[in-house]
Amino acid sequence: MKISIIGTGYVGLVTGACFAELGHDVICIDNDASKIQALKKLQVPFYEPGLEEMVRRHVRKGRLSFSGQIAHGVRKSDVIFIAIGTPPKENGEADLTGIENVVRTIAKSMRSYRLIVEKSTVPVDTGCRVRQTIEICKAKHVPFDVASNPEFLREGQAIHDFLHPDRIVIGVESAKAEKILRQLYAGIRAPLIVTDIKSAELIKHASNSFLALKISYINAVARVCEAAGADVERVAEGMGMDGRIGRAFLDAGIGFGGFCLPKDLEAFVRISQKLGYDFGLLKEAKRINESQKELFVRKIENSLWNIKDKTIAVAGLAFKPDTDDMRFAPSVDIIAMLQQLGARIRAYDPQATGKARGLLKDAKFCRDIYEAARGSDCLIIVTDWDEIKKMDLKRIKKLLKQPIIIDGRNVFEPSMLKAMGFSYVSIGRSQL
Ligand SMILES: NC(=O)c1ccc[n+]([C@@H]2O[C@H](COP(=O)([O-])OP(=O)(O)OC[C@H]3O[C@@H](n4cnc5c(N)ncnc54)[C@H](O)[C@@H]3O)[C@@H](O)[C@H]2O)c1
Ligand SMILES: O=c1ccn([C@@H]2O[C@H](COP(=O)(O)OP(=O)(O)O[C@H]3O[C@H](CO)[C@@H](O)[C@H](O)[C@H]3O)[C@@H](O)[C@H]2O)c(=O)[nH]1
Repeated sequence: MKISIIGTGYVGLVTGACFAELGHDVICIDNDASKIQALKKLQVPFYEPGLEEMVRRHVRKGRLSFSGQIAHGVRKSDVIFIAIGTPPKENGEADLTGIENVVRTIAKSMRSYRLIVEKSTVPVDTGCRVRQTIEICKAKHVPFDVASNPEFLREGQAIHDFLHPDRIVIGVESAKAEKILRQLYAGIRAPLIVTDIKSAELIKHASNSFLALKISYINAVARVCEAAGADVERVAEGMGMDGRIGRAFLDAGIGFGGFCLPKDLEAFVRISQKLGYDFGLLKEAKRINESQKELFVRKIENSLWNIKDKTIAVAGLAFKPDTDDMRFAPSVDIIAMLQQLGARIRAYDPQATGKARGLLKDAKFCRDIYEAARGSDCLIIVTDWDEIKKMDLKRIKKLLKQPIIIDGRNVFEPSMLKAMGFSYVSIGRSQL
C-alpha cells in the first residue's frame, strides 16, 4: 500500500521504517527542514537501536522516502498517518494546534478517497474534530475516512515493539477503513482489536496512565518497605508472580519520565475533568512521582551531610536506557535541585550528552563513567543503562573521594556493595 506519515520523530520514523519493512511504500514528512535534509543523507536525527540500519535499507530499496511537503504525501498515498507531537500546554492539556494545522493541509490537498489515521496520542473526541475540520476544508466531492490507531512502542525497543506488539488497536467508523487498516497490518502477528474511534483514543490514555499508576504504586510501597526494613525488590518479585498483577512496571526508583507517561497522565486528568470526573487517583500518582525525585535528593544529602561545594558524579541522564531522549527526564530536575543546594555536577550518559548540553547548565559532561567519578564525593545512578550496570566498581571505588553510591534505579545488590566497602543507598531497601 502507499502511505504517508506526517511527523518524522520517534514514532513517525519508526512507523515509516517498519511499514516499509512490511512491504509498503512510505513517504515520511516533516516540517523541520533540517530533519528531512539529514534523513535524505541517511542520517537518523536521534538514537534508537537498529533504526538507522533499517532506514538505510529501505531507502536503498526505494520503499522509503522523505519530504517536507504534506501535499506531496497526500497526492501519492492512500493512507495518511498523523504522528506529530502533542506536547502539554501549561495547564496540562494536550496542545492540538499542530494536529489541526496538519489536518487542514491534508484536507485541502485531497483529490480522491483518503484514510486519515491518528497515530499521535490525542484526547478522546479528537477524531470527531478531525472529521469536522476535513469536512469544512476539503473539496465537496472527495470521500474520506478518519481512524484512530494509537501507538504503544517504547523508546529504546521501538522496532521490536512495533513489529511484535501485544495488540494493535484500530478505531474506525466504516468497514472500508477497517479493511484498509487490516491489510496494512497483515504482516504483523498480533491480536487486532477493532473499536469505535473514541474508545481507541481512550485505550491509549488509559493504558499509559495505568502504567504510570503502577510505577507510582510500587514507589509508594517502597516507602513502606524502607520504613519497615523490608526489600521492595523481593516484594515486587512476589507480587509480580501473580498473573493478575505481573512483574512489569514494578521497578521502584526515581519515578517515570519521558515524553509520554508524565504528559499523558496529566492530559488524562484534564480530559476527565472536562468530562466531569475528578480523577484523584491519577493526581496522587503524579504527586508520588514528583516526590520520588525529592526523596532521592534527600538521600544524597543524608549521605553527604552537606551538599554545598560537593562534587557529584551522575551516571545516566536520559529518561531511560537505550535512548538519547531527554524530554521530561528525571535527571533534569534532580540535577537542578542538587545545583540549587550548591553541588558541582560531573555527568555521563552513553548517548544523551548531546541533547543534555542544552538543558543542563553548568554541568561538566564526561567521556565515561570513570572520568565522572574521578575526584567526586559520591556517585548517583539515575539511568540504568547496561553499561552503567556493568561498571567496574573496584575502579570506581578508587576514583571516588569517598566510596558512596546513591542508586536511584536499584541496580546493585546492597550486600555486595557493602562487602566491597561502599556506603550504598537505594530505593525501598534497607540501607547498609
Ligand atoms: N515517543 C514515544 O515513545 C511515543 C510512543 C507512542 C506514542 N507517542 C505519541 O506520538 C506522538 C509523536 O511523538 P514523538 O515522540 O514521535 O514526537 P517527536 O517530537 O519525536 O516527533 C514529532 C515530529 O513531528 C514534526 N512536526 C511537528 N509539527 C509538524 C507539522 N505541522 N507538520 C509536519 N511535521 C510536524 C516535528 O518536527 C517532529 O519531527 C505524540 O503524540 C506522542 O505522545 C510517542
Ligand atoms: O517499572 C518501571 C518501568 C518504567 N519506569 C520509568 O518509566 C518511564 C517510562 O518508561 P517506558 O514506559 O519504558 O518508556 P516510554 O518509551 O516512555 O514508553 C511509554 O510511553 C509510550 C508513549 O506513549 C508508550 O507507547 C509505551 O507503551 C509506554 O511504555 C521511564 O522513565 C522509566 O525509567 C520505572 O520507573 N519503573
